[in-house]
Amino acid sequence: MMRFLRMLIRTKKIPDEEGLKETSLARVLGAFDLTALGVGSTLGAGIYVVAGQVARQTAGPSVFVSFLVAALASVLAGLCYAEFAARVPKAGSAYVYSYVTVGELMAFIIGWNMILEYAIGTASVARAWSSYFDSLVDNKIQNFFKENMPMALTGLSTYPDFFSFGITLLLTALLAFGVRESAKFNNIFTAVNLLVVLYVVICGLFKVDTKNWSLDPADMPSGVEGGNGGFFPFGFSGMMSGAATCFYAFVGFDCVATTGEEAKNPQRNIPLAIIVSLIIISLAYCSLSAVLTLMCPYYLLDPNAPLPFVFDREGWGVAKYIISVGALCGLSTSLLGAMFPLPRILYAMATDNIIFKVLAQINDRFKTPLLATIITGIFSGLMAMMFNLKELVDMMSIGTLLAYTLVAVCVLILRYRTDDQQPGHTSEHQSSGDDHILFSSRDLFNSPSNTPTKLTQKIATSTISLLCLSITLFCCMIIFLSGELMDYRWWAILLAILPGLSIFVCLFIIYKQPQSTTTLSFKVPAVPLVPTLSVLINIYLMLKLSTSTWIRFGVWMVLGFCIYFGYGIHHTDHSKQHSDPPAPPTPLPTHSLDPSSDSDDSDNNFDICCDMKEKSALLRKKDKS
Ligand SMILES: NC(=[NH2+])NCCC[C@H](N)C(=O)O
Repeated sequence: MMRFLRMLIRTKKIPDEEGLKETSLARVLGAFDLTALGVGSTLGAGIYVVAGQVARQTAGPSVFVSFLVAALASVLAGLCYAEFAARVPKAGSAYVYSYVTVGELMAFIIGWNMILEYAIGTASVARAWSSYFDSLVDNKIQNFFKENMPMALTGLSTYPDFFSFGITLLLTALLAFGVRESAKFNNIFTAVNLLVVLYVVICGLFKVDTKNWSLDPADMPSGVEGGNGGFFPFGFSGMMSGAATCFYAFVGFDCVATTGEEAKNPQRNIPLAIIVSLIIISLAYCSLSAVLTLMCPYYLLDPNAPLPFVFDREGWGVAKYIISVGALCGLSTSLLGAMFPLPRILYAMATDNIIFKVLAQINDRFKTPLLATIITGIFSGLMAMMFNLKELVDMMSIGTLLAYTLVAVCVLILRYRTDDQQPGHTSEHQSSGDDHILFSSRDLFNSPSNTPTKLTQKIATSTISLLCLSITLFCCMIIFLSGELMDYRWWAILLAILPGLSIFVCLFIIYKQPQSTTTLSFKVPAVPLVPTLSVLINIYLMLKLSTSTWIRFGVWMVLGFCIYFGYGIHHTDHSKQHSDPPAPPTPLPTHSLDPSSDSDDSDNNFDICCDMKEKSALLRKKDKS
């Protein structure tokens, strides 16, 4: 049993400080490129489709607040991601960082949910691309399929969207054939996207009507969703459910954290780019959602293409085409921001043998993980074809929220770990202090040392586990007992108070433990409060998602654990000390559609796929030595 448990927490070795700086990739991405990467991979369906859908169906005008809540969750997650990236500035992702720092099972869960994030992210944006394009041709595509191939299965789309399936396969082919990537392409499309968002907000301000934020129920048509009117027509609960869906709109900035081997001065530029891009994204979403719901009553919005609709309604036909250019640019960079990391995450996990090794095969001719690319492309395409956008959005949000929660937990664990167990630690110095398992209540609040010892590490790790359990119970109480709490049922209030008190006690115990003195280019401020708030808001948002989303997520996790406990745990070989984690080539947000583009232009072009082959060769050589 102990051997089994040790297998779950075994970590991957990383090089010493010098090794962390080695890379076969070109460090050419500055803070501006990284920020454009974060914005380009994030501003897409959230702007052009999700904002209108959430306003129409879930939150009404309070979608503005839903985006603020989602922005808070994303900023907290972004800060934790930035510290994670600063700890292991190698190309990779939260999967690599957690494998190096916390252990194999946590790494598998994070990696498995990142596969879900990128696969469903691809499917959702492809679906949004399809429905947006269809809205420009008067929905002829969906009307044809609804008429000739209707689908009436619960939880599935009302028609098979072959157009989104085709878009996904087309981009999969480009990806499989080793399309090269250029930062220029992304920067141009992102600039166009941001200019269109600015155009919508500024022009829209001339057409706002504040009455749309305080609608009188008597003036609303009968039977309309959220008939209570006002700013919260679906109530506080509806606004928070909207926040869980709006969280999807902020997903994408995390790809900045995977550029550890291509960023100039990564330990400064990556955290900076994550924070700046999140500020830009939050301003875009909040201002656009405010203008959208002020220009038009929420119940009239077109859920598939809300922005052209509201300008058409004002008689501004030309705006429809300007917005469409921005939409197709934004959806394209977002789609590619989701597609490029997908085979690379699979490649990284397969190289570690944590999933089937065959997925790590690099095609000699195209120098890409061809099989992984094709499998993930077909899976994403089928998801785009069979599910409607709302289902896909919620499915991606739940997986990403869990991944971000685990990142925040990893940051907490590492902050209170002894210095000799920090990633990249090379000195022979062993931490002092007893490593006896049991500790007294006095130990909890009075640590004699001002640096972590094995005892304080054990106290912190145990308390962090109890903290996560308390947060989960507290969120369940306030969400599922909210009716009884409003009626002031004493037993409900007591049940909600106990976990809440436990959270504060755990926080205080963790706060009293000494923190690691390892220097990092970026550290999350106000630890343990900030990571704890990130865990709290992420778990709350997860629990606000629908039952059907949880069922689908449960099926996904069961499949994942079958693969890990049936294959991965028996095949990950840790006898060999990896001198360099087989980090997957960093997924740049952009790609020139011209595969013949000059890969020698080291300023902006990379043939990332070639680096996989070089990296594999490098690893084999290092293993031999
Ligand atoms: N990296 C990803 N999974 N990208 C897809 C997320 C969707 C993106 N936030 C958008 O609004 O279009």
